Amino acid sequence: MRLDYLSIFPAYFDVLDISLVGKAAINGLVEIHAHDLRDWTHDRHRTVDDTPCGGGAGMVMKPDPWGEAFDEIIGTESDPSVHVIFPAPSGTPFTQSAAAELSSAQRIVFCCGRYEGIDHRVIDYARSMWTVHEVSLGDYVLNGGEVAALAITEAVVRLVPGFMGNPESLAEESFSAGQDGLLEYPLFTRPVSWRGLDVPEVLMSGHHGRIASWRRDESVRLTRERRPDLTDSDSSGIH
Ligand SMILES: CC(C)N1CCN(Cc2ccc(Cn3ccc4ccc(-c5n[nH]c(N)c5C#N)cc43)cc2)CC1
Repeated sequence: MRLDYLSIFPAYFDVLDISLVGKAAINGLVEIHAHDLRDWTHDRHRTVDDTPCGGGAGMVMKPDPWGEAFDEIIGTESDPSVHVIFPAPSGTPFTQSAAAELSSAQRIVFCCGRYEGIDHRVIDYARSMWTVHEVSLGDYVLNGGEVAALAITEAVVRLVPGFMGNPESLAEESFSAGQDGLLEYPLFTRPVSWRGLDVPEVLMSGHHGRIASWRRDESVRLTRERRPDLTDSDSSGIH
């Protein structure tokens, strides 16, 4: 899998060389390329923004640098196997299932906007050429697309076959997290007693049936408490 990042702050992606994604890069599972959008400007000030047509607050990212960057990084041929991701406040909420779908992609290009956003013709042009995803991390405001690109990268790459050392943990995680759409149960490890707080006895009982039952009850309790929206979904198993 090749991952490209287009941004006016390409240093945001240096962190990928440190994290687990860096190990995947070393193992050849993923290739990471970060690009400075200003490399495709031609004026002295390396301008990437301009005032919004129709008026309004803030600045909009000009289409020209994006188009020239696309030509050089992706090419001028249409190819639906190339996935181009535009993080945006107006995007579709990014989900685990979207991460799973993207984990089989061979090429993902992240377009990280700043200011008020990117001239919409850039997205329209990309849609005419590749498979475009306009996505949002959630209902809160970030200053640009870079943090979202990093979060999406981690969610996707950890699902790439061969990435996680222990695939069982993924299976368990996807199973329990996805199990009936419930939230994960609380986790404990040694020491059994810590600052007057003890691991729940059932987890030390060695009785697998009771442990499974306790974990499900905890998942149901937490889901009802924190995510009542999940309790009505058909997959939740709780109503
Ligand atoms: C009326 C007028 C004054 N309003 C002004 C604020 N507008 C919303 C607005 C707010 C911030 C930004 C900054 N920004 C630039 C590119 C970019 C990409 C992603 C995100 C982003 N934010 N939150 C997420 N979950 C995101 C994701 N994924 C934010 C981005 C861009 C746009 C709405 C219009």
